[in-house]
Amino acid sequence: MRELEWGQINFLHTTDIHGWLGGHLQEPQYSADWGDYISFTEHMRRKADEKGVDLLVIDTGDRVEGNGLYDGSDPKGRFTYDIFGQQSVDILCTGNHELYHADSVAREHNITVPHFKESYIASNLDYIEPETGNQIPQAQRYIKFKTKNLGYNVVAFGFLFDFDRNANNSVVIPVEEAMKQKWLQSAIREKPDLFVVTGHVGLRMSEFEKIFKVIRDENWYTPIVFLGGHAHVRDARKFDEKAVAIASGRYFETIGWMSIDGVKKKNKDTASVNAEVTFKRRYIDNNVLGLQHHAGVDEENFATAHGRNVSKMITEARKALKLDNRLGCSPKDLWMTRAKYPSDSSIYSWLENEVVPDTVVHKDRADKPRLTIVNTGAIRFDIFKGAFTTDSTYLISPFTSTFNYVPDVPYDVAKKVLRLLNSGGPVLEGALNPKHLSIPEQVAPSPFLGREPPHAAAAYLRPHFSDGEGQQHPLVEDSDDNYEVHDDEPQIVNGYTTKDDLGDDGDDAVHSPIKFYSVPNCIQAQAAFPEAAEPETVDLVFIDYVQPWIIPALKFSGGDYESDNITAYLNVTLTDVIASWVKTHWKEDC
Ligand SMILES: Nc1ccn([C@@H]2O[C@H](COP(=O)(O)O)[C@@H](O)[C@H]2O)c(=O)n1
Repeated sequence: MRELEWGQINFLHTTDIHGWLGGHLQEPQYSADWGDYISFTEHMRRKADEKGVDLLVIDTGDRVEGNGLYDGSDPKGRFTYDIFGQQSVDILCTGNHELYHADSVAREHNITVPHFKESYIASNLDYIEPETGNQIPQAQRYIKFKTKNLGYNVVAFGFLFDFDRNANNSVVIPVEEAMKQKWLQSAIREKPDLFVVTGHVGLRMSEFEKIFKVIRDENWYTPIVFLGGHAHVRDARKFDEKAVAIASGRYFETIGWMSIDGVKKKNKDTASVNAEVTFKRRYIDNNVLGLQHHAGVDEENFATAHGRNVSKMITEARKALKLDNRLGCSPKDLWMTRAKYPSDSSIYSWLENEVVPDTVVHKDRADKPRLTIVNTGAIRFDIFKGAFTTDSTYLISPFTSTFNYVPDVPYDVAKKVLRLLNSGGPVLEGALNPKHLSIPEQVAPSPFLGREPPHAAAAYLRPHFSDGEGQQHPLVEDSDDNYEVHDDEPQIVNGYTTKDDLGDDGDDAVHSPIKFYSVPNCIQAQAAFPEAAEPETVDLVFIDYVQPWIIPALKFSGGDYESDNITAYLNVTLTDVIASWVKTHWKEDC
């Protein structure tokens, strides 16, 4: 176990929780719940006080969509806002998932923002008030505060990347535009001891670079800590010797730890000095044993009264939502990126060959040949062998997108669409770059993605993949094939083996690496095709998230279509489709 290294100012960071406040019920190494995290932070705050240093608890958005605890209630989040709100959070901001739907934008405005009045920041996000139509900041643009124990002056921001699929009761101000606004120009001249830039922004996206440059131009020596997210990865990026960013994974698998030392207090009368600053980071696997270890508390004394109460709230909510209701039993594991696509172990091959052809069918057009396109980003999690529950349907695909289509498209035209969506090219650029249809890890990838280091101990229990002829390649290299497993050495479980700008020692637990295979932007299911020859025309069906790409792709493929040619095909979600398929095909007991 690698220890947490404390500094003068320390951060605990969550991001992209996507409703997983109940932890991972099928993966013990990520099984701590939000109540356990509350107990942990209580111990860590006490530790900080004992050491005379500071601790800040941060969340950088995408708290919603992706787990039955949020998506399984009506209205969505009936239990999760209250559960999340039990944590004392020092700085939080909004993610893109809070903004896809007008009702979740409003819930954020009416529940989370007032609950975290002092700590919620919306540096580039506005809300449109329904009563007046007025455009107002979703929350304060930035905050200034003095840290509790060491009395450092901090200026903190909370940004969202330049997201453009937000509901129309919200306005995302592009980061470049926000940089020119008066409030920001005065905030960067506040001369704090430390800037904290939180943001729902991937570390390898351009937004943090822009913010870094603007702050740094005005503050040559002031340390800047960035806490980001969105890409669902563990990562750290160094902007310069005094500016480092951390991203803390996804789905409450990871609690990020960042500490900073060497922060100098500014004296109003003297210019700031060029002192050495050090940053340390750790990615904590979110399980109770690890949390007890880092908090230095034994099992008996770990759960605090508040933490225990929140765990109880979660259990009761899951029960009320009947999330453990079994729909069927999966006969095997199906992977998003741990298996090649196409292959028998790929969740995408399963969807393409079995689920979609069978279930995405309009009863009046069932005999028409059809191609059905689904973006790979619509799938959010793996399926594990065993019980498949109501909760599983939301873990795999929580979105409310339904299916639309263009009828009777010449097959010669329709068959080119998938290739375009998967290869991009000059027709599909900028906001229409089809990489945005893919999984978060691939949109603005870390240069280290899939190049996690083969740790000395990492060869044990290595997942085995056969070397087929598919076009996918593992992104984790096999560099220690001759490693022998010895009986007397500890067993290491599969998990993150992160490499980032600060090195390869970020994970708190040493794991055996998991292979990562890249996936295409979209997959396509084919159904009702004639046996003898190619069809003349097909229905081009697609999940509606892909709609902005369909007409441009059809045009480039030689089809003269406009948006008017698109109509509703089936008013069901991928969640519904998967649930109904599982109920009829996975009936065996487990
Ligand atoms: N209705 C939706 C919303 C999003 N997606 C996919 O998710 C990706 C974004 O995920 P983050 O968690 O990183 O925000 C996006 O690129 C889409 O691929 C979707 O399919 N449907």
